[in-house]
Amino acid sequence: MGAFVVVGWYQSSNFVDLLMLAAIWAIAAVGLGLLMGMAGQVSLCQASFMLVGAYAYGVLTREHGVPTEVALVAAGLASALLAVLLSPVLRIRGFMLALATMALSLLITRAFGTGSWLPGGNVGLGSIPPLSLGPLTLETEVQYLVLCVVVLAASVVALRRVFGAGPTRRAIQLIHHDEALLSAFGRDGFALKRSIFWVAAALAGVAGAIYAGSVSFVAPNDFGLADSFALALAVVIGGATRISGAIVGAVIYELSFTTLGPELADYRYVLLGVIVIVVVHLFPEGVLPTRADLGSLVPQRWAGARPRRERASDRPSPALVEPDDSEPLGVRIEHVTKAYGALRAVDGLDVAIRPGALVALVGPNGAGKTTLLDLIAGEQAASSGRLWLGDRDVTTLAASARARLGVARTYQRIRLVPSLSLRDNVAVGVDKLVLEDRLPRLAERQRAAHADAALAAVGLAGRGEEPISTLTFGERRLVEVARVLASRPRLVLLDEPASGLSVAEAEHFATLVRRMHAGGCTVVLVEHDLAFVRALAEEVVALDGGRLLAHGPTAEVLATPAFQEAYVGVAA
Ligand SMILES: Nc1ncnc2c1ncn2[C@@H]1O[C@H](COP(=O)(O)OP(=O)(O)OP(=O)(O)O)[C@@H](O)[C@H]1O
Repeated sequence: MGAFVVVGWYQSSNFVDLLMLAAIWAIAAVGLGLLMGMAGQVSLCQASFMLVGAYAYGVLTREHGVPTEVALVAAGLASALLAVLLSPVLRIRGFMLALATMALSLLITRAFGTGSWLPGGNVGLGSIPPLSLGPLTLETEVQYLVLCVVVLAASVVALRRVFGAGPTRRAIQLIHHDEALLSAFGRDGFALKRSIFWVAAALAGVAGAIYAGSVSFVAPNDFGLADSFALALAVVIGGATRISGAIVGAVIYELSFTTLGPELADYRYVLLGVIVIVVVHLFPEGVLPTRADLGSLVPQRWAGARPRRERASDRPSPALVEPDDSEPLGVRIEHVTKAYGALRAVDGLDVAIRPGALVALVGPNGAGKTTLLDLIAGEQAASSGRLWLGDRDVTTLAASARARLGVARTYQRIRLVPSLSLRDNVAVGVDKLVLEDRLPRLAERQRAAHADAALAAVGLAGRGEEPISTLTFGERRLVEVARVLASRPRLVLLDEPASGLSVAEAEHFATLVRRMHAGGCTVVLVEHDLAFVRALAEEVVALDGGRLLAHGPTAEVLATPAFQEAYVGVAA
C-alpha cells in the first residue's frame, strides 16, 4: 500500500486529484463491502448505480437548475429507487446472483448508451455545475477530497451503527453463512438483504453525483461492468468482512491505475487481477490488520479489547431466566404428503402431537422423519394436506413466521455460524424471542447476558467469547441446544440429537431435554438410538415409507411386530 502511494505520488501530476477519485470510488465500495463482504451477496452492478447518480445530478442541475445540494441527495435517492425496482434479483442465490447482477449492469449500460433520450446523448453530458454547499462552491480537488472523506466517515459510522452491531450484525452473518437458519430463527433474510442493497445503491449514487460535480462531465460508458468488477475486487482486497476494508481496496485500485502510467493503462485489470491473487493467497482476510493482528502488536487497551467491568445490566433480567407462562404448542398433521417427483417422502400422514408431549419419531432410514420435521418447521412446503400448530392452520405460513409462533429446532448436521462467537450463536435464539414480541425491547447487553445464561445451563459457562472452532462435536450440539433454550420455545424439534455423542454426552443431553420439556414445551425428537428413545420419550410415532406405522406409549410401540419388522428387519 505504502509503495503504491509513493509510486502514485511520483507518477501523478496531481496526486490530490488521484486521491479524490479514490475517495469517490471508496464511497461506492463501502456499501458494497456491507452487501458483498459481510452479507455474502455478490453484486456486480454497483457501478451502474454510480452512473444513475451521476446522470441524475447532471440532468437535475444542468437541465433543470435544481440546487446542487438537493441534486446530490436526489442522486442518492434515484439510485436507491432503481435498487428498489431491481431488488427481486436478491431472491437469486450464490454465483447465479453474480451473473444476474452482471446482466443488469450490461442492461443499464446499454440503456444509457443507446438512447438519444439522454441529455448529451452518446457523447455525454458536459458543463455540469460544481457542487455548492451553502455559500461555498467546491472548485478544487482538495475541497472534493474533504467532502468525500466526510461522507465516507459518516457512512462508515452510520453503517456500523445500523448494520454492524447487535441482532442485525448476527442476522447478516446468518445470511452470509446459512440464510435458511435465519428463517428458522424467525427473521426474513430477504428483507434485510434488500435494505442493504438499497443503502449500498444510494451511496453509489452519491459517489456518482460527486464525480459528476467534480469533473463537470459524465458519459454513458464512464461506469460499466468493468468498474463494477473493480469495486467488487476492491472489497476483496480491503478485507471483505469489514465495512472499512472496502475503502482501502478502492484506494489501492485507483492508485494501481496511476502506478502503470497512461501508456500502460490498458493493463490496469491485469495488475488488479495480480493484486487480487496475491491478496487472496497472502491476506485472505484483506490487507487491513484485524483486531487480532493489532492485539498481538500493541497493548490490549489500544486494540479495543479491554475487558469491561461487569455492570448490573450485564446480568440477565429475572424475567428472562424464569420460564414464562406461554403454553406449549401441539401439532396436528392432516393427510400430509410431501412428494419429490415420484417419491413420497411423507405419504398421506395423519398424526396429532398433544401440547406438552415428549415424542420420538422413529423409523428406518428414509422413513421420512427429517422431512416431517422440515414440514412442521415450514422449511419445506407440503405437497398436499394441512398442518396445524396449536389452533393455527400454518400450512402456507413461511418458516420465519412459524418460528415466531415459538418453534425452535436443532439439525441432523449441526448448523452453527463459524464467524460468530458461541455467545452470538446462542444470542440468535434470544433475538427470536424478541422478534416474537414476548420481550418487546431488549438491549444488546441483556441479550448477551441471556445467551451466557443459556450457555451456562448446558454446561458451557464462561465460554461465550470462544469461536466455534474450539469446540468438540458434542459441545457444538450443546451450543445448538443453548440456542434453542435461549428462545424459550413452545415447540422444540430435535433431529438426531444423540448421534455422534459419547454415552456420557448423550446422558447429559437427555437431562437437558427433560429439563427443557419440564420448563413447559412440546418436544419432538428424531432418533435412531432406541435406548435413548426408551429412556427419554413418553410417546413414539413410528414411520415407514412416509406412512404412519404406529403411535402410542414408547414401550408399546417399540414392541409392536410391525415396528420390529420395519426397523430391525425381523418380526418380533
Ligand atoms: N430434497 C430431496 N429431494 C429428493 N428426495 C429427498 C429429498 N429429501 C429427502 N428425500 C428422500 O425422501 C426420503 C425420506 O428422507 P428423510 O431424510 O426424511 O428420511 P429419514 O427418515 O429422516 O432418514 P434418515 O434416518 O436416514 O435420516 C428418502 O428416500 C430421501 O432420499
